[in-house]
Amino acid sequence: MLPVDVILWIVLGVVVLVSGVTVAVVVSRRRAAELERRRREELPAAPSAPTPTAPEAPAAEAPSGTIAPTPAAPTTEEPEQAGTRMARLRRRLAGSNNVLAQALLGLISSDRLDADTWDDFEATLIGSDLGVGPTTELVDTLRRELSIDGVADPTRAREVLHRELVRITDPTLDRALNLDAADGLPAVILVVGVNGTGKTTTVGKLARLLVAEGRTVLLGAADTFRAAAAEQLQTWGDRVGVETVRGAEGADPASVAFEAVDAGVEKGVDVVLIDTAGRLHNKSNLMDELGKIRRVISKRAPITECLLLLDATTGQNGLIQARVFNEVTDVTGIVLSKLDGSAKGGIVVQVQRELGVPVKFVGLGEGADDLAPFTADGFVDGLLGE
Ligand SMILES: Nc1nc2c(ncn2[C@@H]2O[C@H](COP(=O)(O)OP(=O)(O)OP(=O)(O)O)[C@@H](O)[C@H]2O)c(=O)[nH]1
Repeated sequence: MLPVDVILWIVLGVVVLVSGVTVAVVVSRRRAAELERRRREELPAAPSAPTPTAPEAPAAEAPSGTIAPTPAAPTTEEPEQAGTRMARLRRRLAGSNNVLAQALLGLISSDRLDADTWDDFEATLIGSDLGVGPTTELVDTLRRELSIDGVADPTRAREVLHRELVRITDPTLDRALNLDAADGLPAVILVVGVNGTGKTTTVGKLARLLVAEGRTVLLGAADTFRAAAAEQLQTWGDRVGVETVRGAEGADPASVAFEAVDAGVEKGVDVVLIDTAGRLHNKSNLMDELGKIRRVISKRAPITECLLLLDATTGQNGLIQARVFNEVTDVTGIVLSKLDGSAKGGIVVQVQRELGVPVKFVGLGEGADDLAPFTADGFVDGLLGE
């Protein structure tokens, strides 16, 4: 039998040993856990496995209390009818030609019509770009009639002047847009002219006029030279809910024109309006390009109207342009733009005489509906401020 104190020492030793082992195990586990935590923290985030996502909730299902954005309703403008715009624009024409009208009426209503008075009258007419031929014609007729009647009656003088101006502006010309397309095809209107005459603006204004008449329209932006032109045209179209076919900047204008006409045929629209880049009439390569545009379009649908844009403020230069364009593109109608800023309305008469082509529209301002169908009577009323 072991002595008691030895047994006590053995028990104490076992207790110390067990405690030591227990502490060592706990400490080593904690250290392992700590090391594992640190290791995880130092690792870059692993890509998580793709989890199927629910389709995006529509805006309408936004949680209550927030206002879901609603798409803006497309708004299109209602263009002014041709009839109502005439009276408004006639006043503008009268305003811009006030000096000319006053000069003509003043001269013709004077007490004595001597040689000097007729010379002044003639010079005023030529200064308004009426041209030598029409001026001589007008002066001869007035001299004859008024020397018979005398000039004491200004109302009579005014009447004769009005009648003769209408006559030389030729009220018999057919000024309606030719929209007679072949069966199932749209009417195709090609718009040409030198730089900055107002082609893009006029195509936009014409689209509005046609929409106001209840026609369906498609625009073709064949001005691929100036990037902003297609943008500008599309803005015009968007305003009245009309589609625009565009090409990339620098694209072949003939192919864009073809695509526009093709889209017009497919969609069954009434009219396709084609805007072209401005070109100088003395650049033969650009004029050849116009010939190509015409040929390519005609493979899809006949061109029913080719409108030449002339800036009324450019005077005689406009006439030279008109002659060259007419040779290349067979112009069927003239649009005289910027007549609001010109006291040279006489160009209407001269250009019609030179080309044998009627003026069909006049631009009388920068406003969206400042384009009016031309009539000889309305023009002369505006010219004489009536
Ligand atoms: N006052 C006035 N300005 C006009 C009229 N028509 C067009 N304009 C202005 O003339 C400028 C040129 O018009 P655009 O339509 O860009 O001319 P464009 O012929 O297409 O020009 P390019 O493509 O560079 O050849 C613009 O500032 C128009 O607002 C008009 O009848 N009266």
